[in-house]
Amino acid sequence: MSQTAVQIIAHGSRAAAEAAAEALDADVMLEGATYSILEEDEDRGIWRIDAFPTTDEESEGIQARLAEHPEVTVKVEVLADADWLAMSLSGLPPVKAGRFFVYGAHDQGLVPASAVALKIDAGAAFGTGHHGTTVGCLIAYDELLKRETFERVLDVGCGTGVLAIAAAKTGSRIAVGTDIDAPSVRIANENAKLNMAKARFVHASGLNDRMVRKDGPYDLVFANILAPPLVALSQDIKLALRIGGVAILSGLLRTQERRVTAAYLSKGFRLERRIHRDAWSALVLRRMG
Ligand SMILES: C[S@@+](CC[C@H](N)C(=O)[O-])C[C@H]1O[C@@H](n2cnc3c(N)ncnc32)[C@H](O)[C@@H]1O
Repeated sequence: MSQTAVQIIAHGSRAAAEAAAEALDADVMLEGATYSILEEDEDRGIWRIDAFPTTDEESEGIQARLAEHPEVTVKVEVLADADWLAMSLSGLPPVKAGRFFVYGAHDQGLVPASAVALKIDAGAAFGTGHHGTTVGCLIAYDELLKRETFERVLDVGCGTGVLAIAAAKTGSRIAVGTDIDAPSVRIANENAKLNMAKARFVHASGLNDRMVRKDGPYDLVFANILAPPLVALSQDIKLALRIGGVAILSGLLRTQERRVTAAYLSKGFRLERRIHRDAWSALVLRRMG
């Protein structure tokens, strides 16, 4: 096992990054390795690969394959605060984001007494807490909770349910999550039970669904989906919120901030905060009118 959790980051043109990613795919020794490839800077045409090796051998293998592609620049970063990162024997390390501690069953013993613990079994759903977008949402929420309370919370694109469960565990009386993906909704409901959290999850195609609207208007809406649906849903998210309510949006790259922010500013939101994590951004927007 690796002693230190690292992230391997490679940058290059689209063609270079895709060629390097193909080399990772082609290496049978790297079959279980996790990596993502995305466009980091649309204007400059810069693409990026992020790889998260779980063993030293995997880390060496990934670095060796990437080194065969000198057209991408590679760096290796230590992932997180060692105090929080006691690597488990069988999975991803727990994640600390503000007051929240997101962990898997195998890390039960590591939960700090002062943290709000979120036990997440991801299965096929997105949202182990490891992704920069989820962390950004949790950090933004943690900051807001220092001065406000949110009775009614909606989580659009709930995945594992991690965000709605975080709300239910920090005093929200109503925490509703929704996703277009039915298996995610099932997993989110199981996670709510696992956490003894009063959160409910609905499989729905949009925010006009009766079971989603039923508990609105909401004081806070999380939406960690991609930039295009965030723009497309801007009016629906506005209508789901009370005036003065807050939207925490993520799933967008830093390079897409301007486009997403513009859609919300034009609908009467005020931008209160931006949180950057890796290439990702989380936006805190308040409905003013
Ligand atoms: C990036 S994951 C976020 C999961 C979790 N909320 C988190 O923060 O870790 C995005 C989720 O949004 C869902 N999704 C994508 N577009 C959606 C839409 N238009 N409405 C509702 N859910 C959507 C996907 O199925 C996926 O589960």
